[in-house]
Amino acid sequence: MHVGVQKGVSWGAGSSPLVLTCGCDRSLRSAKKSRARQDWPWRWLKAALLVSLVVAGGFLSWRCLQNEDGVTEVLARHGDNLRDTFIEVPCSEDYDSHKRFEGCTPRKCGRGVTDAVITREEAERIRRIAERGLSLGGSDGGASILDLHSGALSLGKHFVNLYRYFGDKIQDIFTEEDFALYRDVRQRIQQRIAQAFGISAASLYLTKPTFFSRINNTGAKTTHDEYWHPHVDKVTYGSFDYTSLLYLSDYTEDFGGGRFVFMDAGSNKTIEPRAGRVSFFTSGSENLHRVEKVQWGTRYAVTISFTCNPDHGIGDPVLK
Ligand SMILES: O=C(O)CCC(=O)C(=O)O
Ligand SMILES: [Fe+2]
Repeated sequence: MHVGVQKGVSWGAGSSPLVLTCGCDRSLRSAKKSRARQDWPWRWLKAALLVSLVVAGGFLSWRCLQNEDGVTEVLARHGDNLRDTFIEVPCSEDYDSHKRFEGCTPRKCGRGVTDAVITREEAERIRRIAERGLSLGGSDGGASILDLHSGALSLGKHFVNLYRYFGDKIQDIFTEEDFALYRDVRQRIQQRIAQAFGISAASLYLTKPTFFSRINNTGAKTTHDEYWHPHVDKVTYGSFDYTSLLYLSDYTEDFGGGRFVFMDAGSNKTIEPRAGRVSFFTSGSENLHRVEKVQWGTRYAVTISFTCNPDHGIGDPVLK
């Protein structure tokens, strides 16, 4: 009895009262059984929890392996109206292999997004210029460009020179007002970039290419249509030190897919295009990026970039 009581007590607060009143072995066995009966829901719950954890862990690892993107963070949502979002990132060494222009060549690197520099109305006017120009040509694949400076226009599987192709007729397509609007927008973006990076706007020069892009979900026909590859603008375009993109249409309203993605080690940061939104960043490999494939609709944007090297500068596009 005594032993039984002690054994019973040693099982703790949940011990059966039966055990406390009986010291024989049979009572002990029955008490153990009773105890086991009481415990089984908890054991099952623990087992189920363990299995769920293993399954969830396995699923997450599988997702990470499957999805090279890993974690994704949204820097700018389509519905946001952002004033001055700026994130500093350490500069890559890319700038060391080029001639340095102190007070301009990036020492502070990063990325910014603003919806406060260009209005949605201005973006709409610029989109109409892009639509007009691009309607004269167009790639057979999903990505068409119109370079305002050189006049290069996608046509089928190649490019034509819009200014040469249309000669004087170009005056019926574009107006002085269109070019004045481009110049005004370019100036304001240039000032915003200079302010964000703590440099003088006068040390920046517009550089080529500066182009409208129109993307839809038609399959690529040539490598020129493959806009989705990860790249570094300084490598792709050489002269770029500061890249800016002005979006002319709205993610989820005008098109699906087509988000801009900064590809950082271990995580991605996306920018959802919105008409009038300016995204700007230093052009080195600290800002490796890509554009998601457009799933539906048409995405319009204009690339306006700057160099610190006056030799690589160009004048604003003019009506030829
Ligand atoms: O259109 C975009 O969002 C980005 C395009 C781009 O990365 C480029 O033109 O280099
Ligand atoms: Fe790019």
